[in-house]
Amino acid sequence: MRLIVTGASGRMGRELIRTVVETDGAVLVGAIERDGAAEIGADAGELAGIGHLGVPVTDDALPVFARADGVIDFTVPVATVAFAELAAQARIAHIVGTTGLSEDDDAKLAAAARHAAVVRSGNMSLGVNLLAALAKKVAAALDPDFDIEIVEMHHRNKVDAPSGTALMLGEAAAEGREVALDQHAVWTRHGQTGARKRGDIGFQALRGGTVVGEHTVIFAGPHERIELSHRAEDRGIFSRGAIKAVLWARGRKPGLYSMADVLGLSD
Ligand SMILES: NC(=O)C1=CN([C@@H]2O[C@H](COP(=O)(O)OP(=O)(O)OC[C@H]3O[C@@H](n4cnc5c(N)ncnc54)[C@H](OP(=O)(O)O)[C@@H]3O)[C@@H](O)[C@H]2O)C=CC1
Ligand SMILES: O=C(O)C1=N[C@H](C(=O)O)C[C@H](O)C1
Repeated sequence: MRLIVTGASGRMGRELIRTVVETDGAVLVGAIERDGAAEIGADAGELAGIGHLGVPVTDDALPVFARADGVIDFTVPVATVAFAELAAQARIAHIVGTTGLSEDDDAKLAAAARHAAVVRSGNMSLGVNLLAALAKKVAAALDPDFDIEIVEMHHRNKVDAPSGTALMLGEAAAEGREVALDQHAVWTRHGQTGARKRGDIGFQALRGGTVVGEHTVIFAGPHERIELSHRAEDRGIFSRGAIKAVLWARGRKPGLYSMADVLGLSD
């Protein structure tokens, strides 16, 4: 499968280049960076620390999309929306790892998914997708006497909060409780907040150092507490999930899919 990696010089971009090259049946045909990035013209393999691949990093996406079967995209929301349009025009699979998309961006992604298979997840790892399935089950089993709090920690360079994963876990818990997350989410607390409301789903985002990604869903009940946690130790868990997704999406009918669909964890 002929693949493009966008955001080629980013933390995930470099990881993805390495993973594509080591995957049987996948070949890197394009590496895209933003207009004017310092890495334009550099060799993608050298950028990823695996030696020369003969794939220069480019900011000219159109010709690259024309010769690919899939694009793996971990960039920024504005770029992801633009790549979604290109992938839809080229009718190629689009794997979206980018987080921090607005409702308007989500609508544009859904529109693109009418023409191509789009797999989108705030976290492409097997572990977190299992964690989400467990959080949904536990939330369904417990009544709202158990307060749900979601705590995440990431490296100091992360630009969005709460993380896409925390949102995904919040959605899973809300689904388990059969409520809408936006009606129960508490995004931050400061000052005289008043007592916690029954049924709130709270979020806390910590930032610091080089933490790859840590998430805990806490169910705090009367005199007992359940905690479900995942700790990412290496970005390879995300890139291997993304490759699994793009191979799965090849030839699939247009639509917006999740990692749970790819991993067979959907209800
Ligand atoms: N779903 C998942 O499993 C995971 C998701 N993520 C998400 O992936 C995204 C990227 O994370 P990370 O790699 O750490 O971030 P980085 O900032 O390291 O990488 C993003 C890259 O995208 C580039 N970029 C920006 N605009 C464009 C554009 N228009 N065209 C092409 N490239 C562009 C950036 O370039 P420049 O810096 O020059 O602007 C940068 O190189 C984040 O949203 C993060 O939350 C991360 C890990 C796992
Ligand atoms: O920005 C990151 O680094 C990560 N982003 C994703 C998120 O927002 O949840 C996934 C992972 O936790 C790393």
